[in-house]
Formats: sequence, C-alpha cells, structure tokens
Amino acid sequence: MDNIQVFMRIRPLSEDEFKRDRSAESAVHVLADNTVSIPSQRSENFVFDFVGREDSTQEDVFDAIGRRAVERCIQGYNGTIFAYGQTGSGKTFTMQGARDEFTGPDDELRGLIPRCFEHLFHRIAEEEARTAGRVKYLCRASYIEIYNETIYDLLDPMTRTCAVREDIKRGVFVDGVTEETVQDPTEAYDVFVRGTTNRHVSATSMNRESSRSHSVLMLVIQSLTQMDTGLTEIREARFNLVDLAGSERQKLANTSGMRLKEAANINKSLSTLGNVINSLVDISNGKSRHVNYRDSKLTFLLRDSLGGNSVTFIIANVSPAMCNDAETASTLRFAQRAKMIRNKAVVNQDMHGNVPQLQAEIQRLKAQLAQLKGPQSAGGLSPNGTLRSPCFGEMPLPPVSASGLDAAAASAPTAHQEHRTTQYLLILAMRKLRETERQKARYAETILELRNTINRHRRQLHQQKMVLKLKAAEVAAMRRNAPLAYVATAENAALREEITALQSALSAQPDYSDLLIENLQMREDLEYYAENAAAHDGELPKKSDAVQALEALVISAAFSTDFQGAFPIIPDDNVYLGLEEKIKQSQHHINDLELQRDKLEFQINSIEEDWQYVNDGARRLADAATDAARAEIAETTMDSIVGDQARDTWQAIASVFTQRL
Ligand SMILES: Nc1ncnc2c1ncn2[C@@H]1O[C@H](COP(=O)(O)OP(=O)(O)OP(=O)(O)O)[C@@H](O)[C@H]1O
Repeated sequence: MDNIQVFMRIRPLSEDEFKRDRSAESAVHVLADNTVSIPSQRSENFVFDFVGREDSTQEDVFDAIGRRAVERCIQGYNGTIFAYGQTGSGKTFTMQGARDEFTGPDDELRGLIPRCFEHLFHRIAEEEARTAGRVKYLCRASYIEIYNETIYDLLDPMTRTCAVREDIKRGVFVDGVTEETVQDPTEAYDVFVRGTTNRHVSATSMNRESSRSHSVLMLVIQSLTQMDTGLTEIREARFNLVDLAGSERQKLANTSGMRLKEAANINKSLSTLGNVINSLVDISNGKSRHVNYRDSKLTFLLRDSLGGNSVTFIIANVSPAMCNDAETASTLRFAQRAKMIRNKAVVNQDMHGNVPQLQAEIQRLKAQLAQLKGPQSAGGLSPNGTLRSPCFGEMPLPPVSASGLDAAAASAPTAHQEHRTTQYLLILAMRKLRETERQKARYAETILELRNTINRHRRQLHQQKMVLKLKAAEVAAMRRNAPLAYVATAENAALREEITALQSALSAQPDYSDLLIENLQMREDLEYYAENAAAHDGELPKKSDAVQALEALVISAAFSTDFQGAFPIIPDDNVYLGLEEKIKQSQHHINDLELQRDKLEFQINSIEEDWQYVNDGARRLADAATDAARAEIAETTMDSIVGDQARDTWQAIASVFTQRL
C-alpha cells in the first residue's frame, strides 16, 4: 500500500497581484524543503512530499513527479497525475507548459505532459533494445474533457458525448472514445495539441471556459513479452494526466440558466472529489465507509487513481499572493487530506497464447504439480486428487494424464525452473480470482447503493408531489384571492378617472387672478370717477361707497349657487396628494402579488417540466432496444433537466435501466 504523493508548487507573483496587494510579500512561508504555512490564515504547518518554490523550474517538477510516474507505468503499474488548485494558480502551466504549441525538447518552459512523452518513449526504446526485441511496447492516447458532467471526446469533437462504463475485464473506461496509436513523443504531442485546440474552439463556440472543465489525457501503455514457452505476457498500464477545473467554489447567487447549471455541476464534481477523499481518509484510518465514486463522472472515471490500483501524484498549485491566501489555505488543506489516502498498485499482467500452446502448458503444469507438491505441504495435493490452497481451501484439479506425469518425470533436470513457472502462473490465477471476488463485492455494494438511492428518491418524489400539491393549492388560493387584486385595480382605475376629471375641471375653470385683475381695473376706474366726482358732485356716488359695493358684488357673485355650478370645486392639495399616495400603494401591492404569482408559476412549471422529462425519458428507456440508444436517451434527458432532485432521480432511474451508467 502506497500513500498518494502530494507535491505543492508555488507560482511567482503576477503583476496584477502585485498591483492589488501593493506588496511582494508571499502569503506562503516555506519552513523546510517539504513544509509550509500561511501565517495570514493562522494555518497549521502543511507537510508534503515536495515543495516547489517560485523559482522551481519545469525540469525540477518533472524530476520530482513525471520521471517517477513514467518509470512505474513502464513496469506495468497504473499512474495518475492530478493538477489541483484555484483558477490561475498554474495548473496548465505545470501540466502543459507556457505555450499551446510544442516547440520541441529545447523549450525550457514545456510542462509535465511533453516531458513525460519524451521520457516514456526514451525508456521504451531502451527496454526494447535491452531485451533484444523480446519486449514490444504499444501506446494509445485519448483525450477527453469533462464539462457540466458530460464527457467530450477532444480528438473527435464532432461525435456525440461519451459515457463512462465499467466491466469486469476493462474496469472503468470511456466508451467509444477515440484512441490513437502513438509511436514517438512528436506523435503523442500532436494528439495533445489537437485535443487542446479542439478544447479552445469548443470553449469559444459554446461560450464556456476551460478553467471550468476538467481535462484528462489518457495513455494506455502495453508491453508484450515473448516467453520461452511460446506464451506472451501482456502488461497494460494506464497513465492519466489530469488538469482539474479551478478549485474555488462557483457562486450560485445572481446566476441563472446555463451558467447556474454549470456552476452547480462544477461545485458538485469538486465536492464529490472532496467527499471521496474524506471517505478514503476515513478508510485509511480504519473506519468503514462507502465511497461514492459514482456521484460524479470525474471520480467514477478515476476511481482507481483514488484509493485503488494506481500510483497517484497530486500537484497542489497555489498563488503566493496575500489576496488569494484563503483559497491557498483551502487548496493545501485538500492536498493534506489527500496525502493520507492509501492506494494499492499492482502490475496489470495477463498471459496469452494459442490453444495448443496453452494446452501444452497446462499439461506440463499439471504434471509438475503432481510431482513437486507433496501432500505434506501447506498447500498441495491431497490423496483424493484435489489441490489444497491456503487461500481457497480444497480445489479439484483437472485430470492429469499418465503421459503428462511421465513427461514430467522425464524432464527432471528442468523441474526447478518449471516449478517456478507453475508458481508464477498459479499466483496469476489467484490474483485474477481475487480480483473477480473484489469486483463481485463492488457490484453488490453498487446494487445496494442503487437500491438505497431509489428508495431515497421515491421518498423525495413523494415529498415533491406533496410540495407540488401545496404550491398548487397556494396558487389556487391566490387565484381565489385575485378578486382583491381586481378590487384594488378597479379602485385604482376609479381614482385615476377621478383625478383626470378633477384636472380637466381645474383647467376649465377661469383663473381667479383674472377676476382680481378685473377688480383692480375697476378700482382704478372708480378712482378715476371719484376724482372727477368733485367736479360733478351729486351726479356720481362716492368713491369709497362704489368700491365697497363692487367688492360685495364680486364676493356675492363668487359664492352664488349659479357660480358654483359653473365652476367645479377645486380640491384641496392635501386631498389630492393623499389620493395619489393611495394609488401608489395599491399599485405596489398589485405588483408584489403579480411577482409572487409569476414566481410560483415559474417554479411549478419547471418542476412539472423536469418530471415530464423524467417520465418521458423513463418511458423511452423502457422502449429502447440497445445499450447505445439507452445511453443516448439518458444523456439527452439529463441535459434537459434543471432541478437537482429531478436530476438525481433521473440518474438513479437511468442507471437502473442502463445498468452501467
Ligand atoms: N511557475 C510559473 N512560472 C511562471 N509563470 C507561471 C507559473 N505558473 C503559472 N504561471 C502563469 O500564470 C498564469 C496562470 O497560469 P495557468 O493558466 O497555468 O493557471 P491555471 O491554474 O491553469 O488556470 P485555469 O484554472 O484558469 O486554467 C499564466 O499566465 C501562466 O503562464
């Protein structure tokens, strides 16, 4: 059992970060070659297998990680390198390098991927030469992107999306993904560049950012060794180079539509990764836990890399800036936890040969078994012709022909060598048997998990139906209460009409000032007449009497009934303002009610739509005749669903139908 190896890499401070912090002080303090802390976050000390400082070169990182990973893959072990960290922390720089193009082995800034290609093919050439051609290597490369919980084939962007599947023979694999044979670093790098270009093109045309998706470059390294017996030993290692999406949590607030779905899926896949790691850490500490690998495409696909059959390396990339110290601390905590996971890597090997060769080998082995293993040994032949194994108890042996025994006796000088071959083949058989047992246990676990999920979703479905009913009742009640809204609207309309009438009456009324002007005019006239009255005393009334009379006339005229009828009453200003305020309040109230109604209707519609998709999809799944058709229905239905609960339910239903999704 080997722990996952964790390497931390601090990138140099960027210009923007320097401007923002106005300081070049690093948030990360390197205390020793493998120990760091973040004082501004009052963090504990973090201990890793290797700490790459700001001035670490790409060559340093390759020497610490890439070279070791390639060596293990050449021997037949699975290997994985993950680059983890917040957006902009240097994941792509570490994995790919500074440029999108491959400028050759002299480029100092090329990353782990090109360097691994170079070392891999250099070692293959060495091994083939050392064994004088008895060992031959074959490499295949594929390249995928996981975005929004969907797998895209980056080497064939025109194809539909791919599905992750599992079977006893191949383990977990991406079904239908393009695999290209590569024979040297340039061919391998060409595959990588093509995939990267397709990723950028898709990102631009589909309006998505590469920092929001995971990319996985997968190499299958097969070695074929020709044995003296005529049999061929096949070793197969899978080497995954993974550039993860930015590890910061995506904000769901003020996000909607595709962006909301995207952010929710990134959070989901990252939190699943965190949950898987937490469960594995618990298991390493002796607790019994179920690991939910199937909760995200990434963890399911890379199941072996986390707690399984793989030599795994995690590179925790961080920024040194003070403004990123919280994210940096979070990355280091994640990496610290991941370091506790224990993997069990074994060489993946198998034997192949034609039927006569295999039959001959079996005969020879049977003979050796009969000859070399006595009934006294811990594992050996019992008198009744069965093989006692320490692991499996008594197992019946295939019949041994007399000629086989004779042949074995005749070949006594090579008995020791053949005994070793027998042991070797038996170990292989045992391993296979154990692997099958483990697989069976895993299937049983998965079935149990699915049953639990289905039951949980049944309960959720029931609850959702209840919620739906309640919401429908609420809407019905709102609709019943709608007369209130109508009353308010009618009241509002009546008030508006009243105001319009008042305004038109106001404009139709002769201006009071006109009357005053007329009054003043008349006063002037009166003064004129009064001045002349002295000359004509006795003919005209006195000036003061005339003014009084005129004023009395005006006042009495202004309040006479006839006058009131001719000029509508001007409302008081306060009444007018009060009315306007009332109208405004009614309008707000109506708007609120309408908003609430729209919101509820929208929620109900999306729930109903989701369930419609789920039901339709389930019906179509039941009718679908082939696995491929079922997988397609499962994928397209999933894309159409927005709500999380409906998605979970659909995943459970779809996986029951398709069994392997
Ligand atoms: N060790 C380093 N030395 C010099 N420059 C670096 C280093 N690491 C990262 N950079 C630079 O920092 C910037 C961000 O790096 P990069 O794109 O690799 O981040 P990332 O983590 O992959 O971001 P995303 O999640 O958005 O893909 C790039 O301009 C890159 O060239």
